[in-house]
Amino acid sequence: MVEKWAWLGSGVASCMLLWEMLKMYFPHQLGFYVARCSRRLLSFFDPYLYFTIPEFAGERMKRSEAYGAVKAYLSASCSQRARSFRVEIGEDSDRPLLSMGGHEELTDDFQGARVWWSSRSHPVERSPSSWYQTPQVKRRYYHLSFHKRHRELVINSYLSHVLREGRAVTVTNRQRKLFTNIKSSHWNHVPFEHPSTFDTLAMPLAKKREIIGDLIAFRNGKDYYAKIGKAWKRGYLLYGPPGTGKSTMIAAMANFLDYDIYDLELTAVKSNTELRKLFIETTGKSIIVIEDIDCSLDLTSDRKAKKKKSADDKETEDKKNAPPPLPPGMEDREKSKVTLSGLLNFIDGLWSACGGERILVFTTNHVEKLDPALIRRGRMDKHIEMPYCCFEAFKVLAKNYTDVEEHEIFGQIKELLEEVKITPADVAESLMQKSEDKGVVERLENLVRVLKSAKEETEKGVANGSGSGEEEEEIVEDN
Ligand SMILES: Nc1ncnc2c1ncn2[C@@H]1O[C@H](COP(=O)(O)OP(=O)(O)OP(=O)(O)O)[C@@H](O)[C@H]1O
Ligand SMILES: [Mg+2]
Repeated sequence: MVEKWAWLGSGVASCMLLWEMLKMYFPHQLGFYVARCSRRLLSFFDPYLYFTIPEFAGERMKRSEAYGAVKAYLSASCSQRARSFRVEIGEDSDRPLLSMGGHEELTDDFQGARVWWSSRSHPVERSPSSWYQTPQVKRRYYHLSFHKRHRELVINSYLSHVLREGRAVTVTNRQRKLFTNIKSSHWNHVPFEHPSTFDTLAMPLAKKREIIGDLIAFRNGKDYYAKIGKAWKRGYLLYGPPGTGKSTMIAAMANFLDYDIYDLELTAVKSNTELRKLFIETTGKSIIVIEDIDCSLDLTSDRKAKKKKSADDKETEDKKNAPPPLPPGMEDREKSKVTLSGLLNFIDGLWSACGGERILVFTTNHVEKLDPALIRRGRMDKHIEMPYCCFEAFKVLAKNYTDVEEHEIFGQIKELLEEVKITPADVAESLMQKSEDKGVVERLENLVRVLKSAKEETEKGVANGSGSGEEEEEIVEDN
């Protein structure tokens, strides 16, 4: 018996000696080999798989988008199920963002599979060369565990589901922004807080429904656009007289789709290259707006010049070649070298496809002045005429401004609106409450007076032979 123990003792001692010698000659390979064997042994008994999603990733240790999406995804279910939370204020939102507390574990069920999420952190190793004492930094990460029989499901479906849902939550929670490029070659932004919606927008109901349907089809059309091989973007041209609600419609679109707005001031863009740069800086889920496109640049000049060359009449050609005088306040545009082809490229070129889910909106008061190439379908897919105020539109404004849906004066207003061209802006101004003592009836009567005087103006114009009925009426408001 004693002999056996002696043999065992010397055996163990020899093994240890061998181990130390091996460690001395193969310090790295041995540790790695042992770790691998122990992992294999563990995985043989442990049926679970583990994923980590670190907060910072990549060479430059950028904040990982996946981490943000997982955080948003879990914050949605956190508020229902977790018991301890971390509360943060989002970067660009006033809403508190809940995330799971340090020792919390959340279960999630997906297509019959159960997974577990937890938020963890590990200390970052201090650089040995650092001579001063830095505080211990911890890197956070999400830890996902699940049974290995769900491996395919988690990798192929569940993770994409989490990222998709998480991004959607981020979009809903964020404070939407209104960007502009004035006085800078970069976008600056302010919170977008315009209250206009399709409910408050005054226009014929059928037209409104058609536009809403079009926007919904666009928003849900990612797969469709991919199938037909078209970049996921859509162009709208809004045209009509001043005050018919073009800008109001853009705000309603942005509120409906939950998109940001990039209000592009073309006169502030110095070159086509800068225009492209600005485009690349825009994000998805946004509306890029160019207001009053006909005034922004002399976009038709290069095409017209080509046509003029072939004209026979030299005198007329000289006259046409003379640069048109710039409207007051627009002298700056001379500095801009954006050309029509630069703009066409911006709308339709290869770069325009990057990012996807963008709507482009041009507005103009003079659609006839625009180059056909600029507004052809494919660039400006949907042309929307913003009309003068009809009775249907008036009813929306009356409800907005006076809270009245039916009134005996409405009949008179309906008849007058059929004869007079008046913009929704002018109707809204007549209905607006400007002092406490003006009641609803007085405001409606005020509108009737305005409509009657507009009608008289039109009739006078027709009698003098100067009014074709197409000119804008000067509305003299009688308060
Ligand atoms: N269709 C409309 N529905 C609701 N409000 C409207 C409508 N049209 C005009 N308004 C009111 O009139 C004001 C001016 O409208 P808006 O700025 O949208 O006109 P616009 O067509 O963009 O004019 P412009 O061509 O001069 O830019 C808005 O603030 C809004 O209150
Ligand atoms: Mg406008």
